Amino acid sequence: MTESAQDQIPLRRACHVVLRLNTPKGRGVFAERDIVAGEVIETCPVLILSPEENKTYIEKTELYHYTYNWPDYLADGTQTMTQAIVFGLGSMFNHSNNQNVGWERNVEQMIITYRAVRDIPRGEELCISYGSRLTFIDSDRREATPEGDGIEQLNQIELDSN
Ligand SMILES: C[S@@+](CC[C@H](N)C(=O)[O-])C[C@H]1O[C@@H](n2cnc3c(N)ncnc32)[C@H](O)[C@@H]1O
Repeated sequence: MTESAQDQIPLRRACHVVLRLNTPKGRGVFAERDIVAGEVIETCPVLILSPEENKTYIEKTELYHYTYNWPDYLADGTQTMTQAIVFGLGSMFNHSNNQNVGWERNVEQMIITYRAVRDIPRGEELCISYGSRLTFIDSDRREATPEGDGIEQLNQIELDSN
């Protein structure tokens, strides 16, 4: 079987990142060397869930806190949102209001690409922004963050262009 270029997605991963255990945010991804703005941190395939399976199963599990919003289309073409599970490091990025990593969906290819949005010095944690309504206490903040409405906020990153 011959594959067209469209059927092959180059997967990229920055080698010099580490997963640290037992940080105040649980596990987290850290730079082991300086990373320059624009560098791809990781390309992650996603598994798209139907709204029904999300509601019936995933929302009742710990996995719910790892899903991203993903565009979905009704029979009449109206765009709505469902959830997707992101494989790889994409599920390990913690939240920061001062995020140094941005992400971009490719809906057709069912991947998310994560890039450094600024120069990141060695030793810094790589974080995305989950948005403003968090379902946990942000350990970066001194005072407690008001709890959200139960909807995970990974989708609300301002840098998301899709
Ligand atoms: C997508 S997971 C990130 C990886 C996670 N730390 C782990 O160990 O599996 C999201 C969860 O990480 C934790 N988390 C992420 N950002 C955080 C933050 N700023 N402060 C405290 N906990 C955070 C919360 O428990 C959240 O539900």
